[in-house]
Amino acid sequence: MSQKTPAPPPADNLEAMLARALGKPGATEAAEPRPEVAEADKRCGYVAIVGKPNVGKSTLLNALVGQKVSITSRKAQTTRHRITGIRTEGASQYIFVDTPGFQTRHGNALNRSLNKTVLGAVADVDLILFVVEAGRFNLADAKVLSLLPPDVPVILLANKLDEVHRRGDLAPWLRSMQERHAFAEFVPMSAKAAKDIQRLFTICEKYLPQQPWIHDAEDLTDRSERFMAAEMVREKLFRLTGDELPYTSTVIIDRFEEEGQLRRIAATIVVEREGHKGMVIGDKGEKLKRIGTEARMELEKLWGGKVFLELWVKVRSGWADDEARVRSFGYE
Ligand SMILES: Nc1nc2c(ncn2[C@@H]2O[C@H](COP(=O)(O)OP(=O)(O)OP(=O)(O)O)[C@@H](O)[C@H]2O)c(=O)[nH]1
Repeated sequence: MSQKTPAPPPADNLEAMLARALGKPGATEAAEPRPEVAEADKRCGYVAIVGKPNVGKSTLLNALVGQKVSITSRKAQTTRHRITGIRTEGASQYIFVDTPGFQTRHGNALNRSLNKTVLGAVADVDLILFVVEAGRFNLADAKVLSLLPPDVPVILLANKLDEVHRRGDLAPWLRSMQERHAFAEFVPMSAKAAKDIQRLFTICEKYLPQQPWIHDAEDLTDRSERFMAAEMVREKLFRLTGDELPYTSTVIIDRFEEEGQLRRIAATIVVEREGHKGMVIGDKGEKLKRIGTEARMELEKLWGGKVFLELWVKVRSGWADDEARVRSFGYE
């Protein structure tokens, strides 16, 4: 009996598949034309990503959007602004809202402003991804969970599954989580695994309302290039200074000019103490130079054009405790 073999995929699809398998950057977008979607089939909605610091929210957002729109680092509390990433997959447009890590330890003005952002971000979304580390749940997680609105579906996203070595412990842990909140679903996964990210899209899709897309299908973020530049410098700053530099250091863009394909940027790294200035500048200015070079290279990759980046370091003593200054730096 002869079995019907499926028709081979058209050459251009095959090429796209190969490119993806080989991990060629940008190959997916270039090789795969976006299929037409009927207006009536479209879905679009807001998805908030919440969780205590360091559980992997930024990593998750970047993986979901498919490009770096949020910064990540080993240091807790690196995400200060509410960042939206956008991804259009098939008939559905996901608008992701990243939130700052919930800070329970310090109560200064900066943290009060951050906590307000967490609350604002989840009030009117269609779905909440509550991120925790698989197998773990402590007071800081409970605090974030207690702030979630009761009328929005919440998926418990148990991240960093790759770090759980005793998988047998996971079932009782999930059962204990069931008692903490009426979660819509439980998704143990790793934000670093591409197939888990794809599965997550499928899981989230049904929670998006059927309605036209709000953004263009190709849009990845609604953040300005100016903002992306500041975030990129911040990421390099925290990556390269390790745990020495307090998270209260920040980056301000003083100038952003476009001349054809070239972007000229001047930015100031604001630190709290004179001593921190030395950490950022490093021996013979070597650290600051590296921060600048690495940020510039990533920005050039992101925008596909040359970047000229000038960095300064200033001391602004005690700014994290000053309500008015926090506002003037744009953290309201
Ligand atoms: N092993 C493993 N590490 C992960 C995974 N997801 C994230 N990480 C790591 O966890 C650390 C924190 O990740 P972030 O994405 O910066 O965490 P965040 O929740 O955004 O942190 P804040 O900005 O402080 O709120 C980084 O070192 C990531 O590389 C994962 O699935 N597996």
